[in-house]
Parts: sequence; C-alpha cells; structure tokens
Amino acid sequence: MDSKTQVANKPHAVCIPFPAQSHMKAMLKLSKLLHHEGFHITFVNTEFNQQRFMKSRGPNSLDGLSDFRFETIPDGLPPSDINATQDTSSLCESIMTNFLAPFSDLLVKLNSPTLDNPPVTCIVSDGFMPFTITAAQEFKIPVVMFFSISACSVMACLQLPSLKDKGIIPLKDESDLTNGYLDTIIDWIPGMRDIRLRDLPSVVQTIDPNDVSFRFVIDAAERAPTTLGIIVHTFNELEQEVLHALSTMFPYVHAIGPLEPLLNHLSNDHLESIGYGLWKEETECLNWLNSKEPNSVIYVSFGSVAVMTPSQLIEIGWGLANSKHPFLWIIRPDLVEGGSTILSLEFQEEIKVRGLITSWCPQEEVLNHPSLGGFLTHSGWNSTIESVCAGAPMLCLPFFYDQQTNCKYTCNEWAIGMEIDFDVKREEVEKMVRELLEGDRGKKMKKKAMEWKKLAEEATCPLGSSSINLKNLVSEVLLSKD
Ligand SMILES: O=c1ccn([C@@H]2O[C@H](COP(=O)(O)OP(=O)(O)O[C@H]3O[C@H](CO)[C@@H](O)[C@H](O)[C@H]3O)[C@@H](O)[C@H]2O)c(=O)[nH]1
Repeated sequence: MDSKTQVANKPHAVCIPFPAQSHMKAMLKLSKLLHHEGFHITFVNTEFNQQRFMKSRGPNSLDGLSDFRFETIPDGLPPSDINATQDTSSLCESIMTNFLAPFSDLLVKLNSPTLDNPPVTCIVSDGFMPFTITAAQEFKIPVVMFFSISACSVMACLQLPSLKDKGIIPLKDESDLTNGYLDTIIDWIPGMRDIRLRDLPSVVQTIDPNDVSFRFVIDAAERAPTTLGIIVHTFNELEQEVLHALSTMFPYVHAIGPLEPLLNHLSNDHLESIGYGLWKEETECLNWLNSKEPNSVIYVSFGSVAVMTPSQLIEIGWGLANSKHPFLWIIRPDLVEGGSTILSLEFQEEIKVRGLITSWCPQEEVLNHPSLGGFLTHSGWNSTIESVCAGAPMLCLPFFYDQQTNCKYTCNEWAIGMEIDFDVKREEVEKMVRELLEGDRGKKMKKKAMEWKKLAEEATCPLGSSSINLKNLVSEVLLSKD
C-alpha cells in the first residue's frame, strides 16, 4: 500500500472538548491515547482557547504531527481577557446556539478531497456538547460522548430530567436553599446511595427553570442516551456500583482512566511536547518542594474556574499560616472577585519562610512530589482523580457544578477527604490542615489514599481494566462498521 492509500485508510477521529481548561486537558490526553491506537486526530479548539494555548506555551506549541492536528471554530462571544476563564453562562448559551454551524462546516472541510487527511470516521465529543450528535447524524458517522467528570456526577446529571419531571427541581422558592429542603434524600438514583439534593450538581440549586446552566445540563442529559455510548474519565474499581448502573442505560459505557498513567505506559510518546496549560506553568515551585520534608506540604488549588470572595481568600490564607505547616498555594490572576489579591504585608511576613504562592503550576508533578502531604481542593474532577493517582488525601472545599458530588464521594465513599464549610473560617482551616497532616484521621486517609493509588495503577497497566476498556472502545465503537 502506498503512503497516500495508507493515509486515506486511517480512521480519523474529530475530538472536541467543552472549551475550558480542564475539559481540554482531559480530551487532549484521550486524543493522544487514540492517536497511539492508530487514529488520525483533529482536535478542535475555539479560536479564543487556541490563542491562549499559543500565548502560554509558545507559538509552535500546537505544531503536533501530520496526523495530529489542531483546528479552530469561533465561540460566538465578544472579546474577553486572554488571561481569564470565560464566563461560563455565556459560553454555555453560545454552545447551545452558535457552535453547530461552524462545527459542521469544519467537518465538510475535513472531508474535502483536496485535503491530505483521511475522511472523518467518528466524533469524540465532550458529553456537554450535544450539538455534535446532530452533526454526527447529518454526516452519518458515529459519535461517542466523553465525560471528563466522575461516573457518579454523570449519573447525577442524567437524573436531572427525572428530578424535574417529579417536580423536585427547580426549587420552588429561595427559602429552599436554607430551610433544610436541600437535605432531602433522593433514594431512587441507580447506583447512588444516601444522596441528598445538596450533593447533586449545583445547577439543581436554582428556582429559575430558564437558568442557562440548568437548561444546559438538562439538554446534555436528555441527548446523551441517543448516542452509541459514553466514555467516563474514571476506573472500574473506583466507581463499580454506579458504572454498573450506567451500563444498563447505554449500549456502551467505557471507564477509561486515570488518563495520565495510561499515557505514561505509552512507549515513544511523540506528542509529549503538546502540553495542557492555558496559563504559563511556573516550575520553580518544584525546587521549593525539593527543600521540604517528605509528606509535609499542603498544596492548595481551586482549579481553573472557581472565583472566591476576598474574605474567603483571607480566611484560607490565615488558616494555612496558623497551621504552621508549609504550603504551596495557587492563586490564579482571576481567582478572586474584583481581580486583585489582597494579602496584607503582615500575612506575607508571617508566611515567608514556609508558604509559596504562585499563579499556575505543573499540578500533577506537584501532587506526585515526595514532600506533598495533602491537597486542599475545590473537588473539581480532574484534581480529584489526579490526587487519587498520587495517593494524596484531600481537604474538600467545593464551589459548584459537580464539585459537591465529588466531595461527597471523596469523603464518604472513598474515605480520603474531609469537607471544609463553604463559609470558610480560619480556625477550621487551621484545624483541618493539622488533622490531615498530624492527626489519626489524616493517617487513616493517607493509608486509604495509597490503596486507591495502587488500584489506579493496576487499572492502567497494560492488562488493567481501563487499558482493556480503551481497546474495547476502539474495536467495538470507533472502528465498528455497524
Ligand atoms: O496550577 C494549576 C492548577 C490546576 N491545574 C490543572 O487544572 C485542572 C483543573 O481541573 P479540575 O480540578 O477538574 O477543575 P476545574 O478547572 O474547575 O474544572 C471544571 O471542569 C471539571 C470537569 O472537567 C469539573 O469537574 C469542575 O467542577 C469544573 O470546575 C487539573 O487537571 C489540574 O492539574 C494545573 O495544571 N495547574
């Protein structure tokens, strides 16, 4: 077969993430795995995020290979700060109305005989981008939905239409937020036990049926079951019960994760140079960690979207300082409401020998550093599963979306976390950090975290459950001729 015929016969996956940092990172990792399975990859960014990538990682950072390429579509939004996460509600609204047309145009372009790539054979779409299902139907190609969230959060999202039909959501009145209604146990969700309304994705905490995020998640939940199947960034051993329940709802459910150790098993990763950060990674913190005792440092990060009040920032800061333990704290340029960080000179003087604050770091390297003792996190799913991989116990301070659900499972089911009240007080932060790094509960959580780490390693070794699920996804779904 000549090389032109070889190219023409290659399977070609178009991979499109929800256009935000964590979803892009997870989809890029999955795309690299599919590339290794022999796929030609087209990775679709919004123009805005493509520019951010180039800015943070350099103009050639997305050069890729001839069979791993990047394309862009517009996001339909007015210009915004290149150093900040876009407003999620505006993004969701725009995804629902503006993305289908440019995405379909891109598929037409990619199928053009004048281009030197194989015709598109499948779409791997973020689970929250259901316009891709319409495009897949139009182009008569399979689509699978990839959820870069936990299986329990996927299940919870999928139940939103039923919760709405039963009149449980949206809330009837603002008072339902505080009168105990959120403590209602929902006892009929398959595979999930002892779940309260407040543990479900935070979009349920609205009284407005037209709330953008509420409509956005319901739309995705209603459309997901019309696809061939779903991929979830998790592993069988971690979420057995809920994955089993999900498997009765779709033709295929593939738990493929954690993604980083799966990638680490690839020999010859030609795509290693394609990184993930939309902010420039500051690496001097790794040297700082080298100077610390094993298991001594608390790492603090709230992901790429959460925004906190100045008061929360100050309470967290003094709680960390008063614990007297060393800490590494990520304060993104857009972390605090109003934009500026207001840490006093007194605070900076107090922490200068044992605290390091930086704007963005190579998080997975930090979590796996020997001096790391624990992680104070917002319970975003990528942070949670990266912490599981690293065997790091967590303090959970969930903000919104799926974070409440992840926090519930981290603390109650997996026994590797303790929750901090959202109305943060410095005394509580100090106490929790001490308990995590010095107390019996912390020791038990660390032991459990190491057990989950071992199971994650087993799931991602060549004959582990996630590696087998990846092979099955490729042969049963993406290469299937049915
Ligand atoms: O200094 C940093 C801080 C974070 N990260 C990375 O950024 C990602 C953060 O992801 P995540 O923990 O999932 O948080 P968010 O960025 O807040 O992610 C959004 O999307 C996730 C699904 O992809 C949801 O689970 C979250 O609730 C939602 O807020 C992780 O991969 C981190 O490794 C870095 O590389 N460097």
